Amino acid sequence: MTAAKSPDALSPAEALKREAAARALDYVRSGMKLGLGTGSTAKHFVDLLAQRVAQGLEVVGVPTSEATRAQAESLGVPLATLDEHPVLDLVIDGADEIGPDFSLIKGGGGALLREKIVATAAQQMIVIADASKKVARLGTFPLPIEVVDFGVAAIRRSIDKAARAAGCQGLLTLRRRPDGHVFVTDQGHLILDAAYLSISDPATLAARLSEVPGVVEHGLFINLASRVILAGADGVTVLDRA
Ligand SMILES: O=C(CO)[C@H](O)[C@H](O)COP(=O)(O)O
Repeated sequence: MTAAKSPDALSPAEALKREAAARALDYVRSGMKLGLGTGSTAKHFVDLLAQRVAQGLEVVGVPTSEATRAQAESLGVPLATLDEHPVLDLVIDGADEIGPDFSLIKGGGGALLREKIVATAAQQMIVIADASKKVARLGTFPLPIEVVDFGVAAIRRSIDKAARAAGCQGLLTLRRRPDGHVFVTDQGHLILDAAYLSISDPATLAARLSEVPGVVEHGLFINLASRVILAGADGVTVLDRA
């Protein structure tokens, strides 16, 4: 097991993520069943949570990815499956973009399907992020769309049509790993990253994409997050959805 980097050794960007993650611990109580998000910000949270667990905090975590499972396990955080605990008290997760009304783009790390299932099972979702993730309009970050690996060319065409009906147009890129191999999700699916640039009506786009056969899930999280913790140069801000 690798020792966690001391916060002093973190880059400024990582230090902000860690600050947001640390504030999220204020909302964790002993006895909670906790969804554990995926990504570099959620990783800080799991790291800090493990320190509290070592000091006696009693929680059970449900990870949203194999990566988070491996990290939490290695740090001694007690884990369970969503089948064992289908209702969670809280999920803490990162996001790629946070728009108005806390609509989110998620899935940059490829865990959007499990993340959305876990967020839907949780009574509350808290998003942790550095302040740069807050945007006036979603879409600069390419929207991850998880698809089955059958008929991808046809699925692409259907996605284009559905997106146009929601006022969006943009290139779909099949996600690859840094070594060039096609990226495969924990559930064995592919990801198309949609460069829509500007999503004027996230709820409509979400509904249209969900209707496309072959689309397993998309990274638009609507009405799921109720609190956002942002860390920026001016400190940490906690925002609650109206
Ligand atoms: O949705 C996610 C993974 O599927 C992440 O939460 C999102 O990509 C943000 O990651 P990071 O904290 O590394 O910026």
